[in-house]
Amino acid sequence: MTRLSVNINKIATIRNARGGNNPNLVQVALDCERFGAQGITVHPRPDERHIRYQDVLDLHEVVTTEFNIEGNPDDRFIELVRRVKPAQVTLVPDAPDAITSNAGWDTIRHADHLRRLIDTFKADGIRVSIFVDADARMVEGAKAVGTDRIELYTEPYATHYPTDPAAAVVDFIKAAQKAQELGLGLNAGHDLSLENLRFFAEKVPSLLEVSIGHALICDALYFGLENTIQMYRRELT
Ligand SMILES: CC(=O)[C@@H](O)C(O)COP(=O)(O)O
Ligand SMILES: NCC(=O)COP(=O)(O)O
Repeated sequence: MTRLSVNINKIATIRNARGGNNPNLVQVALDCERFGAQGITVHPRPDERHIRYQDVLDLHEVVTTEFNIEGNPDDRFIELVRRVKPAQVTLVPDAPDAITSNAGWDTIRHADHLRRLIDTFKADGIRVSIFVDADARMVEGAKAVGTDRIELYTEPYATHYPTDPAAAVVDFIKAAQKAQELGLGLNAGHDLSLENLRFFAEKVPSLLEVSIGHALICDALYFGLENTIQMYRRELT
């Protein structure tokens, strides 16, 4: 069964719009768990445009499901993750000014850097996942640097799904098979939605976890957070 981790970045975006504490991010995380989320994902960015570094510390105190911290491993991020020791850290190579994550690691070019980081986090007892494109060479590179899991960057799948679902998922199936062959755990995320999730989860083998934020929070505006989380969970069964 594929587990659902709810990314709450967008809740922080709404909160930050007015400078107060409405919605209360910690309460929303607790409610997501109560409504069926099997993990909470946050992606603190250097400009703290949504998740603030203090939020990560506050969430760490209360989250009882899998806490997954995603981000570009700059010094401040590394220090934060090592302090919090979440269940999982997901390393993402995004530029500080990127609107959102837009590519996976080149696991061959950045092998030494990744190996050092992964060794550090693993020595702290933190499971490591690295964000990669659906490319068998990058998956092999990920294995070589010692990560526990990879997270497949699913935006290309989501973009092509409406026109040709079968073609859209082909590279993801191949990358997943490669991960399986190499003994790497498999996560996926970015732009997954109620429209495209079931097909992805049915076709891609050994998918352990999806992290979903943007579409899920948008759906919650119409269906409510509790219904929406249940609807996403149903797509994964
Ligand atoms: C790593 C990843 O895939 C991102 O989707 C993510 O965590 C979302 O970040 P934003 O909410 O800042 O767009
Ligand atoms: N790792 C992907 C994630 O956490 C959420 O991505 P999105 O659903 O906001 O695109």
